[in-house]
Amino acid sequence: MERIETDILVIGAGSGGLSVAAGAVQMGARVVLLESGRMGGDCLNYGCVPSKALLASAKAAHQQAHAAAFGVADQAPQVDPGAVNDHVRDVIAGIEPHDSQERFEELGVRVIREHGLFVSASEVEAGGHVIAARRIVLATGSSPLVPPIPGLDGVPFETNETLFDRRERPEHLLILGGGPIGMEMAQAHARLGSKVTVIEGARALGKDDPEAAALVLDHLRAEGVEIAEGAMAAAVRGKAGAIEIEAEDGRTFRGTHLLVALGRTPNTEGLNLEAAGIETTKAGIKVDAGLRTTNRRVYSIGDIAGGMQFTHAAGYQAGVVIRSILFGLPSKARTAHIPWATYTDPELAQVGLTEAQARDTHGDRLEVARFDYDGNDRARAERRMAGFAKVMMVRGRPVGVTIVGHQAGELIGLWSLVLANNLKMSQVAAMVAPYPTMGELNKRVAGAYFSPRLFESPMVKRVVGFVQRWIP
Ligand SMILES: Cc1cc2nc3c(=O)[nH]c(=O)nc-3n(C[C@H](O)[C@H](O)[C@H](O)COP(=O)(O)OP(=O)(O)OC[C@H]3O[C@@H](n4cnc5c(N)ncnc54)[C@H](O)[C@@H]3O)c2cc1C
Ligand SMILES: NC(=O)c1ccc[n+]([C@@H]2O[C@H](COP(=O)([O-])OP(=O)(O)OC[C@H]3O[C@@H](n4cnc5c(N)ncnc54)[C@H](O)[C@@H]3O)[C@@H](O)[C@H]2O)c1
Repeated sequence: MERIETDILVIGAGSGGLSVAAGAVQMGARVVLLESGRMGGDCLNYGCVPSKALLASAKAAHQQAHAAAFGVADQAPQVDPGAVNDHVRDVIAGIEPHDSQERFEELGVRVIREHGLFVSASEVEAGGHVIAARRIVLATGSSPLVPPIPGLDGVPFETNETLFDRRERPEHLLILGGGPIGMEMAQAHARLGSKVTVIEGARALGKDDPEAAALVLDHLRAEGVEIAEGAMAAAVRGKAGAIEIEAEDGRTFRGTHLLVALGRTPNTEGLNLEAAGIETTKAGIKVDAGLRTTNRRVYSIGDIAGGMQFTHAAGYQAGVVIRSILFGLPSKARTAHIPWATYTDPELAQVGLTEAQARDTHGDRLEVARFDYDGNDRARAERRMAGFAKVMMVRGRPVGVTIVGHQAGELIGLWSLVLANNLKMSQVAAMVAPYPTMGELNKRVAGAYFSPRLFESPMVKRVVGFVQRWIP
């Protein structure tokens, strides 16, 4: 057994762990990194990257079939599922070197490709090594949740860990769960030629603003995706090629293939957390505001920490723990400025409070400014007029923003800046966006807030009248 002493041990080389390892080693700390699976974790191998690559193929097919409005003849796309998979693999391969063992070793990180488990409060065993670390960062991520629905274990099904290896088109894909994974994959598969049925127990895209979610669902339905809401799966039957799902209310759905997208479960198993006095909750590792676990030497970030489960959230949390570990500075993880986006077409993006949450929190003090996509000239040129941006404000300061429509995920970034720095709407109004861009929407929604104050104010009219009488 080799004994290694280090400043920081990172367990898990995914979005969170890699960010900590790269940041800490480049600032002079000794870092050991453990990874039992593929470098890059879920996002690169089974999550964000392959799903967005697949959506890009789907978009290419859709555009080919819907070009007539631009004066270019529609063409039925000839989709080659094997070539689509080659594209997905090629996109992953292009990003892989950035997350690779070689790159991290060049940076000075000791990378050990083994499963880690705690043997004491400050020691972890991995393969033939015992690593004693002053600080440990637990970033082991999450796995697909497969609930014990009767019959599910008797039929073949895909999860995000197997879906992106497929090289054939499923004829009729049933998707259990209408969250972001379910809806992104529903549209991708439908546009690539599969029939798709989403079976959702509550409301599809239920974590988002209902009006914005409805706009996305309307588009997906118009493209042929069947979305059954309020359909809690109670039983699964059948065999490969003929799968049947029965909902609690008796509705049944039949298809040839099944994707389970029912949420995530934290990777807490097999870590021997008890040996280190690390407590868990249902959502994952129990952490305080500074992302410290119940063992003060150990921090936890990313999906396993049970908060917002996004790559950029894990990256942000990495910065918080680096500050605390390397500089001993008090550091708290905030969530109000962390956006999320669902990359359906149209996209759906949120930062801070939704309108309903803002009303609950702020009551009558809440003001909502809204601007619709059809007032944006670029959206008109691109024929992408469906959508809106709405900004929830309290005393002129945004507390939440919802954007649904073309490029909503790009447009939300500005509002993270606004919320991170507690900026006022007047500061957004001061920005000048190039014409004609989708980015003008962000300025126009600020304009929608100020226009009534300027154009409908008797006081402003009186002042202007007065000045006009007196200036030569
Ligand atoms: C289909 C899908 C699409 C997604 N799309 C997006 C998106 O568009 N945008 C976005 O922001 N987020 C997206 N996400 C979420 C994103 O992938 C996760 O939030 C992110 O990967 C979490 O990073 P992490 O570091 O916590 O975990 P991971 O990236 O999963 O990394 C954890 C790593 O730890 C390793 N590990 C586990 N246990 C041990 C152990 N005991 N010892 C050693 N190693 C261990 C695992 O092998 C894994 O590599 C998506 C997720 C899915 C499933
Ligand atoms: N664009 C992105 O950023 C992106 C994309 C994909 C995934 N992700 C991350 O991955 C996480 C997991 O995504 P997800 O879509 O698997 O989970 P989710 O928890 O968001 O959605 C799961 C859905 O399944 C439904 N459900 C639960 N049990 C059911 C049953 N028995 N029958 C029918 N429906 C049932 C729930 O009501 C819920 O709507 C997300 O929360 C997000 O953090 C992010």
